[in-house]
Amino acid sequence: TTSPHTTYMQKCISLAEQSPPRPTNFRVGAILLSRKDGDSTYSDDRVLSTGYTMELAGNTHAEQCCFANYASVNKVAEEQSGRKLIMYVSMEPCGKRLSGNAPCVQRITRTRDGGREGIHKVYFGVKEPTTFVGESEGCKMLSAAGIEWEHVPGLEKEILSVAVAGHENPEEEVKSALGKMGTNVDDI
Ligand SMILES: Nc1nc(=O)c(N)c(NC[C@H](O)[C@H](O)[C@H](O)COP(=O)(O)O)[nH]1
Ligand SMILES: [Zn+2]
Repeated sequence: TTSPHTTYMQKCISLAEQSPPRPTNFRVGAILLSRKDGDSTYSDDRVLSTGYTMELAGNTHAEQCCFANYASVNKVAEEQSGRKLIMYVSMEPCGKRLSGNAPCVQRITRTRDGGREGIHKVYFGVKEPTTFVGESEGCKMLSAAGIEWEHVPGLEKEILSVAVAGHENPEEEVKSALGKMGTNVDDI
């Protein structure tokens, strides 16, 4: 049986496949859910919203759309007591965007504004490749903000292939990104 994390990551890939291929970003999918404390089988998970790159108008990221889709139905991503807000995203949240728009790590940490608990943990399937911003800082920035994160292994090739579909040399880019991860996969 595949782990629940892998199942959510596969759903993120399906979301990412709906994103219009562009040479200027990655196609990514994200899921926001509420998880009951201590529910080890995650059987009581409640999916609050989903999002994918460019789903909403403008140069939008998957995580950004996830929050916007949730906020359009609810005030803020509020967690009920005894539950935690969790985000699954196929790629490490961005710490920097070439466009200069607010990076998703900032959007994730801002869910804690006003003393709210906000996002408790982020699961992602692959480290951001160096294509646009060089060595990614997303994980470090999440840790610095006290937000837990975890790499869900096993779907890197699928995630990267979808992510770079609109790029110049997608196969090359996937190969080189996998190669880089191969060397330091344990300290992703
Ligand atoms: N986690 C994540 N979710 C996304 O939906 C997405 N598109 C990226 N992509 C990261 C990449 O670093 C930026 O796409 C480039 O830096 C260009 O920046 P813009 O997207 O134009 O703001 N990363
Ligand atoms: Zn982003």
